[in-house]
Amino acid sequence: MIMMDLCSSRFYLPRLENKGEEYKQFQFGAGESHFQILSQTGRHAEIMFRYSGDQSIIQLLLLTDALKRQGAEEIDLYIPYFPGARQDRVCNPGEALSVKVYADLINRQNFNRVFIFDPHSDVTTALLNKVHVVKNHQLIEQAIEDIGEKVLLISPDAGSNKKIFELSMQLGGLEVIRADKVRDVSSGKIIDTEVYCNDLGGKTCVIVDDICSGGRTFMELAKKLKNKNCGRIILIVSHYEGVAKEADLHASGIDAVFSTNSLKDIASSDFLKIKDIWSFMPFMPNQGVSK
Ligand SMILES: O=P(O)(O)OC[C@H]1O[C@@H](O)[C@H](O)[C@@H]1O
Repeated sequence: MIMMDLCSSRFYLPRLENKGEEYKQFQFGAGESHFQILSQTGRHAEIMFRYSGDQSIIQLLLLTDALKRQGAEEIDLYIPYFPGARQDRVCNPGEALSVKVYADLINRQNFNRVFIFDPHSDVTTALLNKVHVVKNHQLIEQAIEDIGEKVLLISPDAGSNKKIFELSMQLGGLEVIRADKVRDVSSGKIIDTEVYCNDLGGKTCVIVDDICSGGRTFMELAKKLKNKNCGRIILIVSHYEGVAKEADLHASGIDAVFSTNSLKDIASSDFLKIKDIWSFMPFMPNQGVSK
């Protein structure tokens, strides 16, 4: 008779605030990380990993190694923000292809499945083995429900068009307005933003993108949308670095931002509404409890 091993261990890295001691980690004086799991784990394990700088990657590798040494045969990795996803091509001579370096490291661990959330481009998906892409649809749907009005979807650049048209279909055919960044080809800097619509008719505009970093893309776009008679402007991004100043985003005309804590815990405010990334990842419900 074949016995099904339903016993599963789930580890959050970094640890969830309300979780007890499942593992010990510290750094030695020279800077190396140390990792120790504190009790026996199952054959199947899940790692819920939020990237928080390259040191956190080493911690992930150490946890993976520790799990394998305890007999874990199937390890699922949930890594909603995939590091290097935006560095998906070599733009200038001498640059590294960062996303491939991170993907190669992850592939070498032989994870059973790797779940990522709304990656910047298909390059990440192509490079990773056994990858499952979780789309941003549920996040956008929830945010639009919270907004509670009829909205226009704004695609901020050519790279977003494919994803946003699919999203629109999923949401029952919401109207999409395309925009584009105009760049100085020699420096790569954004010098202008085009919105392909003359009159937005006072409607609420929802800009959808994968990430907000410095926020320049969205501040420039918001100003242009204002000039084209938009109503409220809402920005929804899957990943939020927390680098852009909320005051600057607001001053540009953006009324609210929705995002997740895929990178770090950020407090929600009236302006910035952060949703829990784990609520969008497809867990097996019977595998929730550690050990
Ligand atoms: O304008 P910031 O926020 O710095 O950068 C975010 C933009 O840069 C792109 O890679 C992202 O897809 C997004 O469009």
